[in-house]
Amino acid sequence: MSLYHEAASILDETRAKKCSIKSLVYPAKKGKEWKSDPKALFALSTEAAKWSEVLAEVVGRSGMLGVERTLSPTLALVLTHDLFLSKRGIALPASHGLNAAVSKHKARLSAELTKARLRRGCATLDELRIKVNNGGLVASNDPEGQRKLPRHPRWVRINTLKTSLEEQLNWKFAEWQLVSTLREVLQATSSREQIYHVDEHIPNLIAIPSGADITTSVAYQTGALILQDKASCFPAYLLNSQAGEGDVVDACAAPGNKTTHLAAILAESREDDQTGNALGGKIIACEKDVARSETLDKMVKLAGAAEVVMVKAKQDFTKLPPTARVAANVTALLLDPSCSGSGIVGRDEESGITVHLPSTTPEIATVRGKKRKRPSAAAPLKPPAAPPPAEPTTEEGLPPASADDTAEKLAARLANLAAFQLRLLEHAMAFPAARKIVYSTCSVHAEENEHVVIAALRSEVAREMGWRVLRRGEQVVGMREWGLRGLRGAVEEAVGDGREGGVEVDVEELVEACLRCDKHGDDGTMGFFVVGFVRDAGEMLASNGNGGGTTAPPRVESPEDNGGDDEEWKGFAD
Ligand SMILES: C[S@@+](CC[C@H](N)C(=O)[O-])C[C@H]1O[C@@H](n2cnc3c(N)ncnc32)[C@H](O)[C@@H]1O
Repeated sequence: MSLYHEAASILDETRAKKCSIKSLVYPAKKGKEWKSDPKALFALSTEAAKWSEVLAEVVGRSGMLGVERTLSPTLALVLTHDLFLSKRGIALPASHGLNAAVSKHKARLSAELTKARLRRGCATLDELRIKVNNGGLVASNDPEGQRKLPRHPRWVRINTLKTSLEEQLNWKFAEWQLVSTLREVLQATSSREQIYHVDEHIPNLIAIPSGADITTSVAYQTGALILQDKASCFPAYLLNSQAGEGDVVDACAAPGNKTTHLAAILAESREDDQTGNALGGKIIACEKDVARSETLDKMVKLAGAAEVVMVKAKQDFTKLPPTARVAANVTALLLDPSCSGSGIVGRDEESGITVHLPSTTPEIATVRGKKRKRPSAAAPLKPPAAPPPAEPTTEEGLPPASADDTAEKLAARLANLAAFQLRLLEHAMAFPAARKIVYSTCSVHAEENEHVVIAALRSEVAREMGWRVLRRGEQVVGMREWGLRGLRGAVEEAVGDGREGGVEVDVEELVEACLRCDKHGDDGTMGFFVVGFVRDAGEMLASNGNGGGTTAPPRVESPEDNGGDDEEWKGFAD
């Protein structure tokens, strides 16, 4: 019994305090002890919250709350959720008062659920489930919202180390239909809808409906297809390393999505080379974490990249001396360090969930969008005292990293991360033969992005070595054409009112050089940031002449190796 009461109290509290379910179930400081298993409690509360818009309608229209006085609106929500949406049904004996109170109304509730589903244009409960999971639901009386789409397709990178786009389109996707817009993929309502869209920015990348599962296919299991968010393909593509240009360091490589993408681009450039010379160029993939090094190794092998990738397991990038023999021919570096992960779709998303409550009096069909109350035989219970539903708070409309993060805590956390990221970037800039660096994060925070870029440009090593940003006009075509650039306000704020350290930052140039992906936009990507740095051949302003002897920036330990966008390897997927 406690599971349902506890889940209901969590939903009440999340509405009242505008905090996340996670922070209530797993409080940072020792707080309330739950009787239920926290995992089950978290799962039920988040699922019921996600479904609350539909269930509030179902419960409200059924009139159940007018009759069952033992049920509060949130208790009715969680029980109705399990009655219809949990495989095992309500986890209470049929004779239990709570189970009986809801099951008694099953026929009416079921009829209302069918109507709610049809109102949302879903032929089956599975289709409705996909819509709910994609966050594509909105109030049924909101005609604009009815057309709202899920935001994220499934991105599939064709691994050209093992296959080709043409081969996969003629084989794995032979029965599928090509559509010309991403919107059509997002509109797919059924996981069985076999359509794909070929991306216009990143070569060898396609989008398929979010419910489509390719993980059981041979192509996926043999590493020919890799599930990788479009945004996560930007760094390797922007770096655009070509055979014959020297070696590349992937500084923070596990689980290896970008490493294998880099390897594929490098291998393709070899094939394109007409000279017939065996051109050199290997990828040195560093990973500090032991377990993640193993994952990296596994992924590199499965992707068919082992020939070109040298995995440096348990290698802290900051301890790889720029002047080491292995780095002598390193001309490019990809730096995708641990970050807050605030751009990851799904992470902390639940802190922005709105819990909808059923009305305690049944409602009947809407008339021109306005609801009429059906006169109820039973006297209505007193209306719920809870305040209005929680909305995502924060500047830029983003949910906080965690509901426990006060502005102060978040600022401290970001400052810590930014110091670590800057330290890595400065280290990358010290490689004497390096000509190009790509820096990326799956964070939406300017502190980890534009601000780090400006601090890096103003660093001693950047000035000594002559690093500048890779201008938009110099970028590979798909990146040049990408519309979303750096945040002007963030750049202006960090640049301040003048030169610092003798470095003049051109705001316009910097804004245009940076690329952003919007987690909540229409491009179907996660939140992401990428920028390139270059220095011209021969540029070496350092007095010591070897570029490796710059003043070492203060030591900052990796603050939290949360692994950013790719926490755990579950096959080839972000
Ligand atoms: C965002 S993830 C990298 C994701 C990877 N680039 C991909 O696309 O699959 C960051 C990784 O950097 C590793 N890392 C953190 N600090 C490091 C350091 N100083 N040297 C090397 N690796 C580090 C973390 O363990 C984590 O695996």
